[in-house]
Amino acid sequence: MNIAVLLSGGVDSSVVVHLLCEQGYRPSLFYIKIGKDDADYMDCSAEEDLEMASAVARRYGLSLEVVDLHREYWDNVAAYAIEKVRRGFTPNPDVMCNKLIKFGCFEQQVGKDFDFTATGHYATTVLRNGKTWLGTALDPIKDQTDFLAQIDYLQVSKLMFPLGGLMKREVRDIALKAKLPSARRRDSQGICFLGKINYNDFVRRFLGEKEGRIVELETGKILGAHRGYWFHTIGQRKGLGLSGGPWFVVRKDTDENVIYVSRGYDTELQYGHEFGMQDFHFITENPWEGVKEAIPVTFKIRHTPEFIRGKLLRDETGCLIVSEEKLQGIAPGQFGVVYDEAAKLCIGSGEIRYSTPPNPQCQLS
Ligand SMILES: Nc1ncnc2c1ncn2[C@@H]1O[C@H](COP(=O)(O)OP(=O)(O)OP(=O)(O)O)[C@@H](O)[C@H]1O
Repeated sequence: MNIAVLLSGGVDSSVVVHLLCEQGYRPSLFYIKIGKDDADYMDCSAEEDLEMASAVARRYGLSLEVVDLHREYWDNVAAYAIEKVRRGFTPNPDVMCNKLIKFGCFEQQVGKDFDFTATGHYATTVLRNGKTWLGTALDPIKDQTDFLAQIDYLQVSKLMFPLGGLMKREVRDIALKAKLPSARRRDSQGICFLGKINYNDFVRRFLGEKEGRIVELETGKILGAHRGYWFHTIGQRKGLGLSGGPWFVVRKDTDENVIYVSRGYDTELQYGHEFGMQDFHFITENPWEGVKEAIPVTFKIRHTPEFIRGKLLRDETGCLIVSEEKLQGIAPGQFGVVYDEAAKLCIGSGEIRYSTPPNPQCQLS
């Protein structure tokens, strides 16, 4: 069996190489280069990543190839992220990077010549009714299926996630015992390149700064100033520079460049119970084809370990989730990721389109 491994130089994908070699495979290793060497918002971790990846390849006597997907990344993922931010939405570049780059362009250029592509993502593949489904990982804290929820059937059926049945500490133990060069490297924060750079610097470079007002939603009182609505996201608490909080961003007026905030953990204004999703995408297939009633599911609206219980409904405009508990910071642009009731299978995802927070008492100007 011909296996391509996506090797980042981090501990997870290094352990993937180790495990596959232990099982007798001789995978080919690929490092994807995305950043430009001279970009000022780059940090130097990419160089270190490649050095680590090379050390792992040497250690196992395997070939390592660098695949330059810089152009593809900027034309697709970065352009998508900037466009969403410009329109006041909260993009999810990690989701798009998986769909379009790691399992998109890479597959078209390289992966197509292999039987499987293996990565260090915390996820599983599950065979059910003769089809491959995306399954959640054993380690709920590390589960990354929400980042994979836009991949399609061809992609999921060619993927291998050798770490899906392991806890993160077990992975680290394996790396330490095997004395892998990357064994002590710290975990990366985001999956994709945009997660490794200073996000505000990146956004500033493309959208600049434009001062606007920060207004208390309930009273209309001006509390301070911000440097552009694109630096802020619904549900955000930190980085507002306001005293007497906690303050949360609950609404954005992109035409007027106004950020509306609300104070306190218990304010109803920062919560919603339902949200709609557009262009809902099923990874394998729609397991509820023909079902008219509300479907009990679990779901996530951001990268957290908890799966929230709710009901999935369909209407003429798309899918709607009604949650059993109140949801903080429903951010349009992010993905609503839907799982089966037992949170074992990741069924698919759709972009959050709107939320229905309670109406504020005051009239918004
Ligand atoms: N630059 C890259 N080149 C090749 N593969 C990559 C690259 N970045 C990430 N990957 C693949 O995507 C997987 C998930 O990426 P993520 O950034 O979440 O890393 P991680 O969970 O910290 O894993 P690792 O410890 O391997 O970096 C990695 O395990 C690896 O297989």
